[in-house]
Amino acid sequence: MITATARAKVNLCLHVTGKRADGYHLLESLVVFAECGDDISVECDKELSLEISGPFADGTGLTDDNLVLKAAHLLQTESGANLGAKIRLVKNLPVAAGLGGGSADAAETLKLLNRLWKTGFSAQKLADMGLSLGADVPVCLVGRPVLMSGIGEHLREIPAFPKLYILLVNIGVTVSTAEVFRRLELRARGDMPPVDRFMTAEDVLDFLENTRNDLEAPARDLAPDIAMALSVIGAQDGCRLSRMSGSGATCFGLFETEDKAAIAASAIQSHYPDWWVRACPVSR
Ligand SMILES: C[C@](O)(CO)[C@H](O)COP(=O)(O)OP(=O)(O)OC[C@H]1O[C@@H](n2ccc(N)nc2=O)[C@H](O)[C@@H]1O
Ligand SMILES: Nc1ncnc2c1ncn2[C@@H]1O[C@H](COP(=O)(O)OP(=O)(O)OP(=O)(O)O)[C@@H](O)[C@H]1O
Repeated sequence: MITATARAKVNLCLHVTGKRADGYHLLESLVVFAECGDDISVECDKELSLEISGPFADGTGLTDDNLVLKAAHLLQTESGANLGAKIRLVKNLPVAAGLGGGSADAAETLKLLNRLWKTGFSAQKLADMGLSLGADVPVCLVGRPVLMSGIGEHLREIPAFPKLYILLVNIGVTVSTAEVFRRLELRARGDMPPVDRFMTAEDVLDFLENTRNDLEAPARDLAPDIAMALSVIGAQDGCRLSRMSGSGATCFGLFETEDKAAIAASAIQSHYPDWWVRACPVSR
């Protein structure tokens, strides 16, 4: 059996720069991953099967709509062999939450089955397959700090990244990515500043000061409580930035120390027991 964690994707900033003829939006985003996520395991079996457990298991189906099964079928088709596997998914991340949980699951499934089945696809081929499953799958295949552009197919890895801690807060409201993009008013809002080197936490925070998430306003129209989550996070001692991730509704806070992030997480969780709250390091 081989296992992996499909970690939560966080868009530290997200600028929408245009729209393609097919309706997909062009983006620029600094993407990182938090050290928490869904657990996936695969082992050889005659048939292909998926078992889902965990706190958010109900949000995803066992049908071909599940991105884990979609990824497995795609790998079967591309390899031309009807290979089997027993796949287990422990769904720890909220669904349709802006954390790319489904995309991270698909990415890890592609990598795990490529190893289990010895199909030998290159990283580029897996990224191409991933893009056909979802715009966030290629970045999730990388799993560390990346500058993403296009609709998610152009990726530039950030060679070094400082220690930072992230607080994730989900208010329990799901928003549809397609609906958030549909509500976005396309207009020039200013380019993302060039990325030089992120040697210190201050470098990252200075860069982020001149950035934004363009999907925050349309997501807030759909889920006004996002504003409350942002102000609660921003009020925590040591929080250097609070913002929404992806198409929402999960919001995050950035901290320089692990203890301040953990104290903020337990304070928020005790005030809002129904919210999903996690504090963890940013993957480097
Ligand atoms: C918002 C982000 O999470 C930022 O990382 C991604 O751009 C979304 O990635 P994703 O959830 O994998 O998105 P997909 O499943 O490919 O697309 C869902 C829907 O969102 C819209 N969509 C998505 C990505 C994009 N660049 N432009 C779009 O307009 C499209 O209507 C699409 O039908
Ligand atoms: N394994 C899976 N985990 C989560 N969602 C899945 C999965 N398979 C299919 N889905 C479907 O995909 C949709 C998007 O789920 P996901 O959790 O990836 O969204 P998201 O976090 O908003 O993504 P993004 O950050 O890319 O906008 C949901 O509507 C869900 O039903």
